[in-house]
Amino acid sequence: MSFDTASPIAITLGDPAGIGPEIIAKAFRDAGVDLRGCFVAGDAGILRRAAQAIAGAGAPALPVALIEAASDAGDLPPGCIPVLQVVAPPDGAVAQGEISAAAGRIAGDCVVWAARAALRGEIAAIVTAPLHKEALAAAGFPYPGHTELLQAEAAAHLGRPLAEVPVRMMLANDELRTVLVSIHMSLRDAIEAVSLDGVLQTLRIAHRALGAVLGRAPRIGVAGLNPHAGEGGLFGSEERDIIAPAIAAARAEGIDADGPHAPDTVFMRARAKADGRGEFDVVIAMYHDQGLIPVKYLGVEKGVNVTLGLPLVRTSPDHGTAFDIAGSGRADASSLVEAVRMARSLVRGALVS
Ligand SMILES: NC(=O)C1=CN([C@@H]2O[C@H](COP(=O)(O)OP(=O)(O)OC[C@H]3O[C@@H](n4cnc5c(N)ncnc54)[C@H](O)[C@@H]3O)[C@@H](O)[C@H]2O)C=CC1
Ligand SMILES: NCC(=O)COP(=O)(O)O
Repeated sequence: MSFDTASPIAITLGDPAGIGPEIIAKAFRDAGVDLRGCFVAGDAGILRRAAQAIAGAGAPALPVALIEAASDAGDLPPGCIPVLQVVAPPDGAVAQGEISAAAGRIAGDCVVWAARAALRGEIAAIVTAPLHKEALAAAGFPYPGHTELLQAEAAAHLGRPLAEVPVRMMLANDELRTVLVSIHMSLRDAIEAVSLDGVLQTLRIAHRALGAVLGRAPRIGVAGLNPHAGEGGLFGSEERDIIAPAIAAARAEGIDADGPHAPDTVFMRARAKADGRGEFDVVIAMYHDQGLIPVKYLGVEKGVNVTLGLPLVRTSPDHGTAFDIAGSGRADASSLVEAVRMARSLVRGALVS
């Protein structure tokens, strides 16, 4: 595998109370070839603890190698965890499996550091280990998740209002992709957020981003909001009044959008079959759980979260902080490794807006 050592990839630490540091240590230990040229934007002490957790008490653990600059990441041989210390070391050990403002602060600060480094062009991409949204909020970050924080950093960097840097969440695995109209909000608010502009903007972002990846116009299936996509108006009017007009407007722009389709069947139609591709390259979901449940259900170890619309590449595993198993060394690092692979291929395909 070839990679550009002058363009390292930063893996942000995630919430130190969760499984983020452990899956990072495991990925460096078990997928060293995939991880070459990557480094951790985080804290060396937390990574040492994670490396010990996966090795087991008293067993030799993968060493942590402190680097002084992102550009040093490519010089290190496999068999260690390169860490750039981008936050002040915590005063004491961070308790695992607990929400805390201190842990949220560390997690958020690592992401801010990485976002700014990527926007300055010092790193090729960001792969974010999971953070806990309540901890992030407790630390005073005014963003519900990475996606919104990165959007704000990008807008500030570009000197533009947030509305001029629209972003969308995509979750993808080998069989299915979905892009969401809205992300982190209550279901009640998400229903209100289904607007003609919001659906059309989602279609444009998905068309542009996936077109760059696939090298052709993606076939986009659009889910309805209501059961059976409204069943001809019997179960709701959003399909007729909002979603269908947005699809028509997108088609007039040359976007291959189709729908609105019944939400309970559109994902199975889009899913790649054993003998070839599915009916759609991507499904536009009207809200977070409509899109994420089908993708996550195919396996937490396979999905990758990609933020579309940013002027930088950001990927992430599809799972969260898993406080219930943090510190046990049991967490599966596959989704993180997939996120690194996906970031690398997006860097090659220049999937940035
Ligand atoms: N990219 C990110 O930063 C993400 C953050 N989150 C946040 O994580 C926190 C916890 O979310 P939950 O809903 O509990 O979901 P979760 O994904 O953390 O955990 C759900 C279940 O899956 C298991 N699990 C998750 N990842 C695993 C792995 N790598 N290996 C083995 N088992 C694994 C957990 O043990 C748990 O039983 C929330 O604050 C949520 O917002 C959730 C998704 C993504
Ligand atoms: N369910 C995915 C999720 O909540 C991740 O959000 P983000 O931190 O990537 O914005």
